[in-house]
This record gives sequence, C-alpha cells and structure tokens, in this order.
Amino acid sequence: MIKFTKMHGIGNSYIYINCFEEEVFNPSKMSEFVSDPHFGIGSDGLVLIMPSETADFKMRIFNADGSEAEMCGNATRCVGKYVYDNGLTKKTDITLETNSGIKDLELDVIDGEVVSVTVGMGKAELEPQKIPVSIDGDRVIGYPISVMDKEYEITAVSMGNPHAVIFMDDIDSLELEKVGPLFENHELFPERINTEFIKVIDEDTLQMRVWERGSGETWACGTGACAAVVAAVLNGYCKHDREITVKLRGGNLKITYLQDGTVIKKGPATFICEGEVEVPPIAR
Ligand SMILES: N[C@H](CCC[C@H](N)C(=O)O)C(=O)O
Repeated sequence: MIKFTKMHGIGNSYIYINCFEEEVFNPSKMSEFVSDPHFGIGSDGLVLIMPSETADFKMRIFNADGSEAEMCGNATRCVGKYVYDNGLTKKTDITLETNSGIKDLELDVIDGEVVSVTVGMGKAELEPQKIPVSIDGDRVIGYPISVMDKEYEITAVSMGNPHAVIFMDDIDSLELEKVGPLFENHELFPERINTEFIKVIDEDTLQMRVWERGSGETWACGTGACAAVVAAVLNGYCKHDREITVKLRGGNLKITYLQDGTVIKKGPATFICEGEVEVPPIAR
C-alpha cells in the first residue's frame, strides 16, 4: 500500500505522492495506474514530491499515459499547498526544483491553509529548436498547418514543456477528441505537443480549451495558460505587463507576461482527498 493525496488546480487533478515518506519504483507505470478512473483512482497524472539538493523541494510530473513532462503549472501550486499544509515547511516563499529549472512560489495562506499560489514560471522560450518544433526560423507565429482538411495557424511557445497555441472565434463547438490527437502527434512536434485553443474575449481576457500531451483534454493547464498569454501578446491581442485572466473549463488563472520574457501565474490549489492505494505488480 502507498499513501496518496488527490488535489486539483482548477480542475486539473493529479495524484500526489510524498516521497519523503513513500518510495515509487516505477512512476511511469504508477501514473498510468492511478490515472485510470476504472482500475485506479482517476486523475490527469501523477506528481512526486521529493527532497531537492538545489531548492526547498523537487517535483516530477507524469501524464496519464506514463510519459514524464518537464513542467506542470497547476501542480506547482498544489505542491506548494501540500508542503505547507502538511508541515514540511513553515515558509510562504519557497523554491521548487522541476525538470525545467527552479521555480519561485509565493503561498497565500488563510487560516493556516494555502488557498492560492503565485508562481514565477520562468522565461517563455520562442526558438523553434528549443520548443521543439521542426520549423525553420527564430519564432513560430501564426504558422499555417492543416489538420483534418482544415487550416489552423499555430504559435509555438515553450514553458519548459512544448505548446502550440491556436486562436479561433469558436472553441466551444471544437471536436477536441478528434483534432487533439492529430495535433499532439503531428510530425512537426518531435516530442509531441500540448495544444491550446483560444478565443480572445478582450485585451485582458482569454477563453481556453486544451488538449494535453499524454493526458487528453484537461479542465485546465497552467503552462498552457502561460503559453496562451505569451502567444496572445506575440499576436497583438494582449499586452506585456498586464494581468490577463485566462478562463478555462475548470476555472480562471491570472497570467502576466513581463517585458523581460518571464511569466507570472496566480491561481488556486485545492485538496480533494487522501488515502492509501494498493500498488499493482506492474508498478512495483
Ligand atoms: N497540466 C499541466 C501540464 C502538464 C504538461 C504535460 N501534459 C506535458 O507537457 O506533457 C499544467 O498545468 O501545466
């Protein structure tokens, strides 16, 4: 048996395991198992909370298909909540080591519990080779690609993990289950891609749906919301240094794309439940 905590960041839920106390031998298979709503617990993936030699804590994130991602915006906020609420730290300014560098977290505490977190998400990368996207040039802005005989224009951004952002007038009628996998596995993206579909409401408000690499449609994607705001500034819909509200299926995030190229994300972190789960032989 292994102890777990389920938390969500505006509907993007993960199973969190405290690796100060537990040992996960096969996190990829463990993520596939816990994410399954029928044979496991049900979530968008697995997050390991670990000791770090370079920061206060370290996290690793695995998608529902078992693939490991470089970064996860919603999970950073829930990790901040977990370590404070469970007494692993008394600090409200903490550093978190991820596969895409160390992130700074500012915990908002009310009545002894973290309710929201502000995260320094680091620098948005725009160079295609760093995203990666197999397109020549120094940036990919409004690049036309055809999927299911329909033309889309993508803007590519990395927040440590890769994103293709598409602006559309109507995202509610989008058949995401059909087009999502075709973007995710498109030949232009050697490491696959997270794809954000954005409707611009006004210069301070975006509406977003997302098909995540390795997890399918999720109710929110923190790194995706950051990539969407960066792409909106690059395409002239929004401005630098302004706090943009990104409205996702699970709730809202506040994102600011600073002139220096870094991104700040603010949003809630919510405890759902905790318990113990039997580790299947395949994940041992
Ligand atoms: N839901 C996460 C993103 C997970 C990233 C993962 N889907 C990948 O990049 O493979 C977020 O809040 O940023």
